[in-house]
Amino acid sequence: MKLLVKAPAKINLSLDVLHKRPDGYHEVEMIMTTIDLADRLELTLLERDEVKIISHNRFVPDDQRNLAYQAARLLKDRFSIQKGVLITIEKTIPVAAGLAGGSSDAAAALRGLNKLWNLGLTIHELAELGAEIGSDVSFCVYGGTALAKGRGEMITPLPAPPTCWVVLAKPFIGVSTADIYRRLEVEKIDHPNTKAMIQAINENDFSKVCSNLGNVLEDVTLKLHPEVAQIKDQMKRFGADAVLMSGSGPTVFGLVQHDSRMQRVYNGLRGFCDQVFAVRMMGEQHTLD
Ligand SMILES: C[C@](O)(CO)[C@H](O)COP(=O)(O)OP(=O)(O)OC[C@H]1O[C@@H](n2ccc(N)nc2=O)[C@H](O)[C@@H]1O
Ligand SMILES: Nc1ncnc2c1ncn2[C@@H]1O[C@H](COP(=O)(O)OP(=O)(O)OP(=O)(O)O)[C@@H](O)[C@H]1O
Repeated sequence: MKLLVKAPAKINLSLDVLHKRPDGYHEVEMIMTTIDLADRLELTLLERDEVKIISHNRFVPDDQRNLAYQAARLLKDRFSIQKGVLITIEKTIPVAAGLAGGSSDAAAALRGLNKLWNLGLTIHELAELGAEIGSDVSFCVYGGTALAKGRGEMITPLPAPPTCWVVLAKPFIGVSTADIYRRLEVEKIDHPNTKAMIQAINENDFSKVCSNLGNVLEDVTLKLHPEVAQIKDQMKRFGADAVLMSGSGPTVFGLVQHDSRMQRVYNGLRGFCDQVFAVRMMGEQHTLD
């Protein structure tokens, strides 16, 4: 038996850090949304007790470091599953890019294995398990648009943001999320207005979404990698309506409402960056069918 599962990337429309917690994590308030740029996972049921990963991507580990592997192991251990799975990952989301590629693969594995192994778990139970793998995994289990609190695992769904193009540009560098959080000076943060962003989404107001984009990790990554600031400038110059770095970076995204302008931004960035994509946001949350 085989199953195909889609694992979409996310962007952070807003990312605020409230304080550093005693457990070393940061208390966050983030608004995230899934976009139409996705990895694809093929899950093949194995009768023997084994989890195997194939990825064909030299940046993606094919052992216990892979987050999809960890998702399968977690379910096997927690529910004493004797069967196994071969997970083949067709990677499209850039790696270590701030787009939650690994987290989304883990979330897709949780959703898919729930079906493949007939576990009968609810989406909320899967999201709770996801939090044990990584802070972004719970959001990725649900997908859609949401406010994420805690260390990222407390999810409140929001409506889909106004329709627009998302142009993504990733420079030729990878970034370590742990390193960026470590360098953040919490007492110097200029906080984004999360409430205003939620209001903008609820009112379906594109220009208000644009004016309330904000990410407190952006300055940290920009200082380390000036090429990220250059990409931001380029995007603005080519006519993006608003521009922000996603997550801990280094990917920069531009929101663009009009088709012709999207083409201009996309063409302008190609050749200048490692990878460039023009995609739509995906409003819908995942369902378990
Ligand atoms: C930057 C974001 O991607 C924005 O969506 C997330 O906040 C990070 O999510 P993630 O990559 O799933 O994070 P995890 O794998 O749980 O943590 C990686 C490292 O980032 C730091 N980390 C992460 C989340 C958080 N709220 N505070 C932190 O300080 C911790 O040092 C942790 O060891
Ligand atoms: N399935 C996977 N896909 C990609 N990377 C993975 C995967 N599993 C583990 N990794 C490891 O995780 C590291 C970070 O990759 P990932 O693409 O998830 O980062 P990211 O997009 O910055 O994540 P986030 O936005 O959640 O911080 C990679 O360097 C890789 O070694």
